[in-house]
Amino acid sequence: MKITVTGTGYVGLVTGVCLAEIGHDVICYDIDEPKVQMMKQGISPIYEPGLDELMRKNMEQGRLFFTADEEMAYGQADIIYIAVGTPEKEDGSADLTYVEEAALAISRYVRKRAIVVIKSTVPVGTNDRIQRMIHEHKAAEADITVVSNPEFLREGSAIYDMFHGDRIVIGANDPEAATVIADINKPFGIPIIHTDIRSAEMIKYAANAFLATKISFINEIANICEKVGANIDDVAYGIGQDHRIGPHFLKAGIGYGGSCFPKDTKALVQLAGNLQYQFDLLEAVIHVNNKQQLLLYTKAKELFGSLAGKKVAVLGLSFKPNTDDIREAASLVFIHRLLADQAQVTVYDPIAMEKAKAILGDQVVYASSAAEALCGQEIAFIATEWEEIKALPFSLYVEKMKDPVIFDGRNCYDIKEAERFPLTYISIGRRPIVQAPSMEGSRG
Ligand SMILES: NC(=O)c1ccc[n+]([C@@H]2O[C@H](COP(=O)([O-])OP(=O)(O)OC[C@H]3O[C@@H](n4cnc5c(N)ncnc54)[C@H](O)[C@@H]3O)[C@@H](O)[C@H]2O)c1
Ligand SMILES: O=c1ccn([C@@H]2O[C@H](COP(=O)(O)OP(=O)(O)O[C@H]3O[C@H](CO)[C@@H](O)[C@H](O)[C@H]3O)[C@@H](O)[C@H]2O)c(=O)[nH]1
Repeated sequence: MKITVTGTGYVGLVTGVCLAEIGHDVICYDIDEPKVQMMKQGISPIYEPGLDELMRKNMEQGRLFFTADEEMAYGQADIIYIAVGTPEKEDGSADLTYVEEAALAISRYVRKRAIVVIKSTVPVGTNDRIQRMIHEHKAAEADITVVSNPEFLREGSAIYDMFHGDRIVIGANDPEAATVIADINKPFGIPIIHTDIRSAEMIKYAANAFLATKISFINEIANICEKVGANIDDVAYGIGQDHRIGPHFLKAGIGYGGSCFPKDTKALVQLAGNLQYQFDLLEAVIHVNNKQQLLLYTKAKELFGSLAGKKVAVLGLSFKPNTDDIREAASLVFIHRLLADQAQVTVYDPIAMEKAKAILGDQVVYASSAAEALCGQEIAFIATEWEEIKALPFSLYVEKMKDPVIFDGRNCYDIKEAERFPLTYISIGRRPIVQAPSMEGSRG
């Protein structure tokens, strides 16, 4: 089977590389020519642990190719995965322009039997619409079936997830096409769930909406913990031991970011709204998250009154550790507020600095290490729980900063340890430690 993967972003490139790794012949196609040139040289355009090595291995073994040529991508393909972006439109609904462009290009070049697998996250009904679109535009001799195969990988552990995912969902109205796609995936050794197309599309949105709900729920509980003097870490552990609740996705913090939860929750609210159904619960989840992303900033305003002229370090910029992705990162949300308040901001991230520069430009100072970022600062905000940031000792904050005040958005450190140092340490859902000399008396 000749497989083409269209779109070489976080999902497409990882899918292409992993399909090659389990033995398939794969061509990855992208309209972005410079990106294709990079990949042809064995360089991944995204940071994803293990991806570069696996990519180069499969290129060397002759199973993985890259092209920016549509005819080469689609002309001979038996299976075509669409993994292009489906970003958010202004009204919150999903922008399907790239999926439609890919479908039209496929219609132009395919001249035989082929299966188009939609991996991009698309609103319910899109697969059917793309199937109709292809049928209207395809060559007479082409026989093309569309299958839905939503992706559940997480950035930062994408390769691991491809080989250890909980399930593979295949939504098809054509049983023969469903069997072909199931056979392609068999070597991954992951349970396969067969559904109709619309249920597969809905599973993807429902899964992300549920996970986002868990996060907003635990963040609300954390905010109440602060008020009643309980500790969110203990509370999350205590409820997570109930197997009906489970221990995952109960980490309180400054909310969910990334390219998926924010856009997919809004798209589902919009999808329901278009059908005259108001998704009250998910609207609340989104509202809670918007507040939570600003929580550190709100706490800093409460403590200092004005932040004008304050020297602030931000540690961690990516929306989660082990990725260079800063799409919808909480860090950017509060950095924009800090800048509007005329704070002087210095940032550091182990991997995401280049991507941050493209957005923040010269409005902030870029440090080459966490220690450098902390030098001479009055306030430190922690936005991402990178291992490197979790490993920083409180002694470093004390050594580098002036009367350190740390706002930790990811509960990276032990509050008992914080008590041993002359600093103020404010985290999420836990009692504040207020010990920096300048803060004494300002907060109990
Ligand atoms: N990022 C994730 O963790 C993740 C996980 C599961 C599902 N998804 C979904 O998968 C889809 C892709 O997400 P992503 O994060 O990989 O996107 P991305 O923005 O990282 O990459 C998309 C790629 O598609 C290319 N592209 C756009 N139009 C094209 C066309 N007509 N032909 C060929 N290439 C084209 C772009 O140049 C880009 O390289 C989205 O629908 C997303 O919601 C993403
Ligand atoms: O307990 C938790 C878990 C996550 N997060 C935050 O939630 C966001 C998303 O994290 P995660 O889900 O690990 O990363 P993604 O790569 O965005 O993956 C999600 O979105 C993908 C795109 O749809 C799906 O494929 C995955 O299954 C789904 O987990 C990040 O900002 C995390 O900091 C928390 O605040 N608390």
